[in-house]
Amino acid sequence: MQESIIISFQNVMKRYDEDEEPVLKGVSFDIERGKFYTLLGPSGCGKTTILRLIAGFAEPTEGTITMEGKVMNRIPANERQVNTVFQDYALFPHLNVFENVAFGLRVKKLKKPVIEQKVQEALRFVNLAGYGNRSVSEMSGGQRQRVAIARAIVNEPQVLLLDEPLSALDLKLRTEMQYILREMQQRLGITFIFVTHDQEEALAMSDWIFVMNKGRIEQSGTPNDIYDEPINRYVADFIGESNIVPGVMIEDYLAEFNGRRFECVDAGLRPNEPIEIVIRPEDLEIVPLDQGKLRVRVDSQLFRGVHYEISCYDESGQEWLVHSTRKAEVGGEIGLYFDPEAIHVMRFGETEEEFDRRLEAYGEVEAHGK
Ligand SMILES: Nc1ncnc2c1ncn2[C@@H]1O[C@H](COP(=O)(O)OP(=O)(O)OP(=O)(O)O)[C@@H](O)[C@H]1O
Repeated sequence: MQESIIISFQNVMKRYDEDEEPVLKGVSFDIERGKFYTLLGPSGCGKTTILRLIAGFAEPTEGTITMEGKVMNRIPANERQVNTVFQDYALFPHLNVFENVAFGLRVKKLKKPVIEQKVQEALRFVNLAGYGNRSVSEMSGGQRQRVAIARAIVNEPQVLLLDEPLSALDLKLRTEMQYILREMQQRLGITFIFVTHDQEEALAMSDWIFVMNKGRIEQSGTPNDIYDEPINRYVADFIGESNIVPGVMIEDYLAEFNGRRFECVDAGLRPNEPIEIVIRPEDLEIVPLDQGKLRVRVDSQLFRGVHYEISCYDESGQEWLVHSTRKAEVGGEIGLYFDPEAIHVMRFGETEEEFDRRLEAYGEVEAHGK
């Protein structure tokens, strides 16, 4: 076992109800110490179930969960070095801020001065020094969430699980809390496993993202990997907006779509293989008609503050979404230019394992100079 791995799932299956489909269908991953992980996916894909299995609130039906190399499948929650922060804060409304944070320490029967010192330290950490005597009912949503975080970190867990902790906050506060959480994780150096269905939040905060779909991990990687190299349409669609166009591989570095050939950099696909091409809206540049790789007619345009969101159609009826700081004329024709590097090619319906194998095999071919 690698020293740095703190949690490992091996082929974990979870079924709540015997006659229903499993909620997790064979999930495997490793969690390293001190990093910020995010489980990202739509409602019902099994994110919270993974947290419950880590916390010990549920047991796997099949497979193995290990923590620091020790099998944890049947170990109760109170024997795990894990704490959870929930979406609804789950604070005690009749206790003040100090007592909410002190709760776990009192259960552990620590001495009074130790509790006092640890609680004050945790409150300072979340920027709530001096708020100990406040009633939690007087606090704002963001402050309550910080109390909930202080209550979790005061126990000095090795792993902090955060189940959609920001979803009850308004947009501005949410963004502020994203910075605070990220910074807090880096200062504490403990492992965070964060659950969200918001892809922007996941991209902004994480070292590593697991994109989930119906009880499976569809793709895992750094935010850059997942944004720039989605392995299939599901991930590309879920992570930001994309233009996804069917096509066919002609040869290395050359793909065909909409009846035309375009240079691309993705490799390891064979000639004639059916592919899907992903071009992000911000990678399409508006240029004069004669300089464009595509010729499109502008259908609609929305001003989004930092850019215009422009919807266009080419002569084949394919829609192209463009994010541009330049304004276009609705109804007019424009050229669209993109770099070969901006085209990402996916094999139709490929799984993550197949994708990894393909790239590995391609790397070997390159290394042997063939
Ligand atoms: N205790 C339970 N008993 C039976 N079914 C459950 C239980 N908990 C969750 N489920 C079901 O398991 C599936 C996955 O739920 P889970 O909460 O893990 O998903 P999620 O991705 O976290 O979704 P959400 O964002 O809506 O919480 C859902 O269909 C849910 O109804």
